[in-house]
Amino acid sequence: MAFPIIDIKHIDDKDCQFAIAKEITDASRTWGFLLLKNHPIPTKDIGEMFKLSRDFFNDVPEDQKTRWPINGQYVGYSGPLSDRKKDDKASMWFSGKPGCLACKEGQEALPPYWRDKVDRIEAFKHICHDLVIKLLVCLALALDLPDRNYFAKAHAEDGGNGNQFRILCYPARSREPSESTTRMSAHSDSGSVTLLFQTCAGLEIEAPDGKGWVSAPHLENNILVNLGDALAFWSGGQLKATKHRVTFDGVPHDVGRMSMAYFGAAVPDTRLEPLKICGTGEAMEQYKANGLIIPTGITVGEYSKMIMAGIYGSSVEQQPPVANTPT
Ligand SMILES: O=C(O)CCC(=O)C(=O)O
Ligand SMILES: [Fe+2]
Repeated sequence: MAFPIIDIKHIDDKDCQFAIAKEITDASRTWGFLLLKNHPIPTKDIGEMFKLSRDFFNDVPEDQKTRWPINGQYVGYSGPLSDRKKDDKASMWFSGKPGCLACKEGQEALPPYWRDKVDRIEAFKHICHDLVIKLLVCLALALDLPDRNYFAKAHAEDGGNGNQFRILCYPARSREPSESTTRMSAHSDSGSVTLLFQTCAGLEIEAPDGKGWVSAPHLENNILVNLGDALAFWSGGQLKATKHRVTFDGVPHDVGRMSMAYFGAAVPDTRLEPLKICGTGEAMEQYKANGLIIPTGITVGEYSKMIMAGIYGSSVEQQPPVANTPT
């Protein structure tokens, strides 16, 4: 089964939408991953975000990053070997609803480098959100839900602070890593739809038959998309949240890599119940993701908190939103 590469140039054209929706949904059922070709996010904007990201990770001294650690609103920095105490990568999180990075608390939670750049981040998050909505409409359409906007309506951009944007840097190392570390531990994403932008290949995903790992292809200017646990559970398991990881075999220790992820999630108070129309009912009672059983009725916000606590420890919740006084 070939890795799905889907051309969405005509996604807004009424005559083509259903065929595209079906391709996206078929790929979401089998692989849980797909590559989007001819998508609406300008190459220039992606390049600009990567440039800001590269300058931050390469040029800002580590102590000008670690003083603004990821907080309970999921804004801030997470340095090498912080995630699950074993992932050798650094990342910067920009979560929250539109406008929240420009407000006082948002500004104070960010390393100074980012404070005059929040408009660009907000603008990028916004175009990512638009694309996530288009994909959610396609999924509802091809799953034959009575309302094609059913998922989209639950993902209002300003409906809560669930949407997260994260930039990542896997640094090149001069020495062999220790056995106990990896680049990014195997996981599935917690939300609905993730858009992944990458400078090079290196992501490994669980094969559709569950037997082993395959390398996700990297095609210049294409976006890799994957689905999260919340949507997989909600769809009664029809859509798949596939595990993925980055290893030192895929990205050798002396090679650097950068990526960016936009995690589209439903409004945090959305209650997750498998849709009856999507079938499978009882099978979902033991739906397990990232080592946790997802109980019916849990909210998207509660589930996301559980996952973030698994990565960062519950102390992140206690981090005051204002981690530092501005310098
Ligand atoms: O770096 C990548 O390509 C993947 C990032 C990822 O899976 C995540 O941030 O959840
Ligand atoms: Fe992920």
